[in-house]
Amino acid sequence: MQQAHTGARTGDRIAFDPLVELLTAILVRHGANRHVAGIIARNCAMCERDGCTSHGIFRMAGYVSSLDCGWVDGTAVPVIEDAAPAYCRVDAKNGFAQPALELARKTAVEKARHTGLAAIAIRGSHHLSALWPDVEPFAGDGLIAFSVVNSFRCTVPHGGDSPLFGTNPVAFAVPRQGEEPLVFDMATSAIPNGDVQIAARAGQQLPGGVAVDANGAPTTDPDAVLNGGALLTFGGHKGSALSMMVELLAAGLTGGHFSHEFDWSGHDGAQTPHTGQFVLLIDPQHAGGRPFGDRVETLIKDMRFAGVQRLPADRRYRNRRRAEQQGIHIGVEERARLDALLEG
Ligand SMILES: NC(=O)C1=CN([C@@H]2O[C@H](COP(=O)(O)OP(=O)(O)OC[C@H]3O[C@@H](n4cnc5c(N)ncnc54)[C@H](OP(=O)(O)O)[C@@H]3O)[C@@H](O)[C@H]2O)C=CC1
Ligand SMILES: O=C([O-])C1=[NH+]CCC1
Repeated sequence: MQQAHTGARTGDRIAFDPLVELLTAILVRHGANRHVAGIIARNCAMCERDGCTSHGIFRMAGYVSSLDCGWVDGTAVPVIEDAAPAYCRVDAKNGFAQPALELARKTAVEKARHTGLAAIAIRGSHHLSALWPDVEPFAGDGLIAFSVVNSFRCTVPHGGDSPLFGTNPVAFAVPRQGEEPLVFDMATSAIPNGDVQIAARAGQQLPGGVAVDANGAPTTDPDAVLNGGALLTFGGHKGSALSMMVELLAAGLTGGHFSHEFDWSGHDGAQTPHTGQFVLLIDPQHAGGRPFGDRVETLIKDMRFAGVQRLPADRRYRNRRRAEQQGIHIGVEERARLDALLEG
């Protein structure tokens, strides 16, 4: 990637590579090995660069806290099992999900090219980030990619009266002709838990209709959500059904924990959900009929004609281009928090 800034810090802006180095150093300082630290740091810097602030450097404290208390193993060596012609299982061994996915990447791409499909089922993993960094590179390699990950008990299933599901995002990426992949990535809760934490920190209220307090009454107070309250799913029963699907694929199928199954209450400092992740790859070269790439462009052209101005991921790509030219903005307080993590 071309970066305009090479110094560790230019005012309150930092170039991508020095940010990755800084985040890597923090994670190594807190017990991750260089390989794992490098993968998580890069992922985290990508989120910050693309303006996904709920899963960028804001999350470093959570990674560090989970490492410090031994909840997640920053030196775990994931193990891959070549289970079937189109199926890889990966045991993350209580480490982060991203190194486990990295381990399976080459095998899964080969399987998808050969058979048309490939599934990656990761269990025993911790995922604290956005999902688009996991799927976008596969689309960059010409594959359609779908992924789901479950998280921790904080969302009430539609029709229920207590939290059970995680915030459970779904991500989908499709290759484009001569353009960045078309990607969407969204929580199945009305808003992610990260947005609740950010609102609490900033002293802001939540939008109406997204959460309940500890008594099940609607609330816009982020502290009430974080202290015994819960989120709702987006779109009532529809988001709830998708969230259920995420639990079934990311945990039920992979062998990971459902969001309500792992108990971190007695584990002070644990902040990374210990669950599973599922990824499905499809090679459109096997589809036959009209070339898929042409069909993608036709649909996008028709959407534009229907008045659509913003496609999913447009905002991220715009932020990415800006960061490549100007560096990544880090506020003074955020920088101080990172420096404290590096020293502490
Ligand atoms: N690891 C975990 O367990 C969890 C992670 N998360 C992560 O949190 C992140 C944020 O989730 P969420 O708040 O639901 O995401 P948003 O609602 O902000 O965005 C969801 C998707 O819709 C796109 N989008 C947003 N607004 C528009 C619009 N007006 N027109 C067209 N497309 C639009 C976004 O593109 P763009 O990106 O360009 O804005 C994105 O692809 C995700 O990356 C998710 O993976 C969430 C829950 C749990
Ligand atoms: O924002 C969110 O909901 C989460 N991010 C990582 C785990 C849950």
